[in-house]
Amino acid sequence: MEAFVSFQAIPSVSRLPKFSFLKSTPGISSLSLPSHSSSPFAIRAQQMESKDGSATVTPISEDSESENSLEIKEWEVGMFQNEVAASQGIRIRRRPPTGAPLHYVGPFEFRLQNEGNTPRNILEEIVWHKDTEVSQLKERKPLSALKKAMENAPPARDFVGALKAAHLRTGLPALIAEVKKASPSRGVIRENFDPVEIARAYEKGGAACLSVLADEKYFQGSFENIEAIRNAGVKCPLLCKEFIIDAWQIYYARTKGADAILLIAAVLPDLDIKYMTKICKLLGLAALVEVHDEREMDRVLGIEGIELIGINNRNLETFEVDTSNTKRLLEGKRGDLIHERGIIVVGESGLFTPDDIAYVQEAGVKVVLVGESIVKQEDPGKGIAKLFGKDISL
Ligand SMILES: O=C(O)c1ccccc1NCC(=O)[C@H](O)[C@H](O)COP(=O)(O)O
Repeated sequence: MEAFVSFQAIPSVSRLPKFSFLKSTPGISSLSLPSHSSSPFAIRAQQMESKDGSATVTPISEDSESENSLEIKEWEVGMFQNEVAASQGIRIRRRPPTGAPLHYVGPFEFRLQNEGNTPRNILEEIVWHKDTEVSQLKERKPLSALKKAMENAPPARDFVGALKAAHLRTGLPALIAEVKKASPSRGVIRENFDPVEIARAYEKGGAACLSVLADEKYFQGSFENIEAIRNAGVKCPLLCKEFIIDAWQIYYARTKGADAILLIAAVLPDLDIKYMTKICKLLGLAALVEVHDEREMDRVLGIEGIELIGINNRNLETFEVDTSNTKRLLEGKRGDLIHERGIIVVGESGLFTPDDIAYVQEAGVKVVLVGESIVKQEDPGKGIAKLFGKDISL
């Protein structure tokens, strides 16, 4: 199967310079710019500011000219990504708003958009870190290498099918049990952390699918944990719980044996979600698209072909958990639309008791994603029975 897609669509912002490929656009690994770009921002000279504030313009060589244009184009693309995202109500910026490169001679307004380099919240910090991490990983393992590795990956399993079957079997929300060692809000949740042992206990306890944290820095997870669980013969399909900002990560997840990935609407503009869900379809992966509020829910409902929507009760900016978020987002027309389209809703975060499960089920969820309350039990399998108030493995 030819699983690689080339990215065609670029957000149509009137001021967007016309590039052949954009390096920072999802899935694009090479930047190809005409050497004498007709872009309105084409740079023909290096502009430096002298001590007295006057500008000096020095001619630059062909080589440094193309290096400079590359740096400037990347910066411009970053600015436009933030601009497109902001126009959709996305507050998370993809990377720090560094000032324009010194030699930038583009519109003045862009040079003014530097708000400082401090992330505004934990999600933004994670995303900025991820941006650097993924760029480095991509250099070590380009897409062509992932394509080869994918040939040896175990086949993708039916994540959505497993959830539907479990819900039908028990009449309760199907469980995606999270293999989670630590989190920014809780610190270390489980000291003696053996991902395979936990995965086996979850499977035995009746979980339909597992969610495995891949992020190392903030959650002490890893892609290797996904691989180890898959290779250990655990049958529950696996969600790669990662902060995806680049299509490269989806291919990487597949090479490690993932069956599903997470797309966070608070981070990804609509076009990225559309593009990434298409890639998932090609690779046989399910996409769980996560929302936190009405605005994100409406954006996601505006995208065709979404099968799984996760409502996160945790505000990823403040860490506050409120299960009534699930209820609020499923009320009225939104709930009707979701029902008509047969979209499966996953209630996520902050679920600790049978009452919590009953509350979100009543609100309309058919699946729950649970980490802390079960992973911290000595036997996480028994933790599942405690959470549901009964043994759901039977
Ligand atoms: O859990 C966090 O502290 C966190 C912080 C920032 C971004 C994401 C975060 N968690 C991811 C999740 O959504 C949860 O791991 C998942 O829903 C399970 O939640 P819980 O049952 O409350 O452990």
